[in-house]
Amino acid sequence: MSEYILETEGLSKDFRGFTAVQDVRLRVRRGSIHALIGPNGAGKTTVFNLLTKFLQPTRGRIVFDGQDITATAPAEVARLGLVRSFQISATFGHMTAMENVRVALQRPLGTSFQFWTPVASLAPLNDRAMALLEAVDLASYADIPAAEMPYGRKRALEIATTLALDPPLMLLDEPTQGMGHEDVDRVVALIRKVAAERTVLMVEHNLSVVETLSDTITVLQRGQILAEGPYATVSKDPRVLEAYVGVEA
Ligand SMILES: Nc1ncnc2c1ncn2[C@@H]1O[C@H](COP(=O)(O)OP(=O)(O)OP(=O)(O)O)[C@@H](O)[C@H]1O
Repeated sequence: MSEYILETEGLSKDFRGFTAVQDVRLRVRRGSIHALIGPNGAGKTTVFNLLTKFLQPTRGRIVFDGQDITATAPAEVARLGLVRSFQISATFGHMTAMENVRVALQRPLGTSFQFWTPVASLAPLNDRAMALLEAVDLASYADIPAAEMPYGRKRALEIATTLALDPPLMLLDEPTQGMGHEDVDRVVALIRKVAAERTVLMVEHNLSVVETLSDTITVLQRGQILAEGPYATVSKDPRVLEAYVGVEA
């Protein structure tokens, strides 16, 4: 088994002649929390879209868990265990927190909601759904429709629905975006907890969150890797400081 759960070689994406991602060689160590940071427009979202195969690379190679996934379809990539945390819009607002997690739990089985399923056979599913809600500190929200939950709790629900798939590699897209202090602290604790059993790769703008959580940081600038390493080293790199003018490192 390779030390790295995810590796890219020469990963590049052109948009009509504009190179948004250029020659990125990313190595994500198994079991680590790895942050992808960089100024606006650096190419972070594009890299995530390439990894999940939402976008097809123009050049380069992606290897996940020893398997070349460069030409693999997005659904298959998710099935292999590389899963991006769902966007809030992907949770069902009219359904309760419990129902959202239950739907996510049914997904890997390839079954859709089966209303005719005998109630008794849903019991184990309910137990697992409740365990997931407890894991993200949402047990008290089990019967609340997602649309009525506060913003920070919706993000936690999003993580719970992702955890339902038990992915070895979880991609988190700006997990603390738009949150107040209290929610940020809660999500930081939650990420640390979920990372105990899997690898986490996240795009995150909040540098104190990055500092607190990350084992390794990759800094992107204009589509290329500018620096890589632990926060203590990367944050002192003069090139990184320059890229983040005005940001305390
Ligand atoms: N579909 C597209 N067509 C053309 N250009 C694109 C497309 N998607 C992204 N870009 C360009 O590629 C560059 C990288 O964008 P990307 O969204 O990946 O950056 P980012 O690092 O995620 O930025 P932010 O922090 O602002 O979200 C930007 O210049 C953007 O305008």
